[in-house]
Amino acid sequence: MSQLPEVAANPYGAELAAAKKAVALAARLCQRVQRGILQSDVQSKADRTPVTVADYGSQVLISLVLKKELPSQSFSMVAEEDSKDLRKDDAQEILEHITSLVNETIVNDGSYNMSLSKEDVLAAIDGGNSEGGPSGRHWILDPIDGTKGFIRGDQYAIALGLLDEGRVVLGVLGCPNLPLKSTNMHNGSSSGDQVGSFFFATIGCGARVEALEGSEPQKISMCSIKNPADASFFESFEASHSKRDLTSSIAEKLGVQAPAVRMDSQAKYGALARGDGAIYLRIPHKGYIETVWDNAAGSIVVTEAGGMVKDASGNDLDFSKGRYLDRDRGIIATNKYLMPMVLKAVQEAIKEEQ
Ligand SMILES: Nc1ncnc2c1ncn2[C@@H]1O[C@H](COP(=O)(O)O)[C@@H](OP(=O)(O)O)[C@H]1O
Ligand SMILES: [Mg+2]
Ligand SMILES: [Mg+2]
Ligand SMILES: [Mg+2]
Repeated sequence: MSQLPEVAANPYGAELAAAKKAVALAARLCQRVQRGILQSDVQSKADRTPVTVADYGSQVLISLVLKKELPSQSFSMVAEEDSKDLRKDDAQEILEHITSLVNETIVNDGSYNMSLSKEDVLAAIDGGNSEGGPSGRHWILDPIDGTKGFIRGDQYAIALGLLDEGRVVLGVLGCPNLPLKSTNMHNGSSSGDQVGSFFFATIGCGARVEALEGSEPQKISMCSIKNPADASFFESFEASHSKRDLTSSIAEKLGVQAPAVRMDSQAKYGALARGDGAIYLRIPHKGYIETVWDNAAGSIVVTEAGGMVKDASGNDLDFSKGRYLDRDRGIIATNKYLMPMVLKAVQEAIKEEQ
């Protein structure tokens, strides 16, 4: 991996290199499985097995690569998946499948000379069972974020963050289906039609994007729109993940003209960070509590690109409380000019709803 001056001088440079390597390898496994799903007939598309295999496989590879690349560091990871279901008698075929997929991905990559047993796979998955918290270092992993998008053949992300003494200090987002070229000319990128965006950020060092297949990293920044009428906003593709009556009333209050851009996964945070849109509204239905792995990597990519990420009350997100975020009333990401207006509109809309 090329040592850019900013990476060499980066206090989390070694962790960043390891995290990028881990996410890139997991992305290869996910891409292979997604191609298989899309080629299969309709009947097996409705079967959840392929996505399950990819979720677990991605988590195994990431936990493995981080341990291999950072052998002297103690390892703690808060990850979405656990091995409980895979330990059941009727899951042995799936476990076999995951094990061969992981081993084939390792062989094709060629960086490591090893072969995992089914027990190794289960142990690697359970490497993600940490509770996180305010002290020490914890990796935060969503091995496939946007599972529903993954099945549809749409956007998904492999999202890896690092928490250090309660703060997110690093984030890597692999977005295999997100075009590298910004859909907005704000950042003036001209990378042709290449698909696969790889976002990464470390605290105090800015946010960057490169091609998932490898290219010169480019620094990214949020759009600098000051008038909400010129803004466009992102929200979940899945209606069940977002209160659309609330987001449309917020957009109306702000005078937003453009229709909502609906996209699965933390690819939204990446797209926002490079200026593809101006606002991301994540307002779940009442009672839903956000997990840390759905937001950690994405939020540092946005803040390092000069953006802000707040909850509906205007507080910073607190990733130090364990596996869940402490809030249940929404997440707002936008630039510093728009944040006060967006927060005001969000709070008014929530109040009117009650
Ligand atoms: N009812 C709900 N409300 C809000 N988010 C939900 C939800 N059900 C699931 N999610 C989360 O939303 C994530 C996807 O976000 P998005 O809507 O931005 O694509 C899912 O991640 P996974 O796909 O990793 O399970 C899941 O954790
Ligand atoms: Mg997720
Ligand atoms: Mg997931
Ligand atoms: Mg999930």
